[in-house]
Amino acid sequence: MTEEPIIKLDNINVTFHQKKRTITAVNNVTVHVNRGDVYGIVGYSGAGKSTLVRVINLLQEPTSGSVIVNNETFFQATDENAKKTIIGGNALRDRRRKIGMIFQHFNLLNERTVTENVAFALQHSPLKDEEKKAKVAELLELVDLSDRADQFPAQLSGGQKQRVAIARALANDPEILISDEATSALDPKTTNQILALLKKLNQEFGLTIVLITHEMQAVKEIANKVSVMQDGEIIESGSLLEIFAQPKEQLTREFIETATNIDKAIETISHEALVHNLKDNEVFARLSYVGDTTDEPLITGLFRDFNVTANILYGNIEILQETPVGSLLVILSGESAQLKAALGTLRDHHVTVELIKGGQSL
Ligand SMILES: Nc1ncnc2c1ncn2[C@@H]1O[C@H](COP(=O)(O)OP(=O)(O)OP(=O)(O)O)[C@@H](O)[C@H]1O
Repeated sequence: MTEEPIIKLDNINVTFHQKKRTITAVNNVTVHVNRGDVYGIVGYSGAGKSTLVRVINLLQEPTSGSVIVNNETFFQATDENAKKTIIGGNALRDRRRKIGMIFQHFNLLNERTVTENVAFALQHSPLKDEEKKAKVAELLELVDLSDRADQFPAQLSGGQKQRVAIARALANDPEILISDEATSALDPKTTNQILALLKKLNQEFGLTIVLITHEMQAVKEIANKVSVMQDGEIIESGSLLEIFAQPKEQLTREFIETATNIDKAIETISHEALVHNLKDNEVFARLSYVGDTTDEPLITGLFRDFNVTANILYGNIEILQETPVGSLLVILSGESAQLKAALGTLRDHHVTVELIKGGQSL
């Protein structure tokens, strides 16, 4: 039996009414997050990401749809005018405590020390004072900030502030952590440290993470599933590998490009003499593959079996979820029939071949 998703958002709509305007921030979105997922939701500013994730803990009440977290119905309404089911009061407060959140601007209390900021999250906890103290110390140890316990936020770097926020978000032992652009205000090195910490929390404690961001790089580092959002809708979803290896939508391609630079490489290389003056028996192509496509080196095989030579002009291999994802820009030269056969062999080995220039007859 497959496990129920820990977060089930079905047919979620969120509309805001402003004077004469109606804004559809989230339009019929369905997202299922499994326990242990790091689920990336990518989109440009205004796509509706924040509104969507705030629905998970009902910080934003949907206009309609259903929100089920940990098998409990938080919200249910078939449409705007239908009778709605919604948890509220103490029950909602309790459930919210079990869903940690971190934000771009950390949202720390500036007048309180690091310890006090984390302890603040435990104010309604049933733990005894001594236990709370021990819990805060343990959390600061976890985020590697024990030596900063008595400092104030103003004395910390951005990365350290975000680690305080993470410790605070974990204080009530949540099973879910929502990260809303948590690395967007940080430099690349600090971003990687925070992402590494989130990955550790996911792997060691099984924390389910919903990561919303406009940075595909962040998603690439730690997510296993991705949804791309545009104008309130999810336009594409899949595993990280599916999205990176075979993006379907133009916007998805744009996001991937920001994390791989392959389009830029194609553009630059297209102006080089070798490609510019491509000969009749040559083709400029992009070869993409996921995983170890074969035990044999394919490029060597092209020459051995088809007398086709490959001049590699650019190569990029990423390791996504322990799986290599490669892209090569090559000029293949050979007799037309042989070239055709060579490309067929590549495709048989699950290499995606995209002819960029030449090869009209292939
Ligand atoms: N409380 C609100 N009242 C009216 N409109 C809102 C409200 N909250 C969000 N919106 C609108 O809903 C749309 C989606 O906003 P949202 O903040 O969810 O996008 P986002 O993808 O998270 O972008 P950003 O990263 O810039 O926050 C925007 O057009 C926004 O102006």
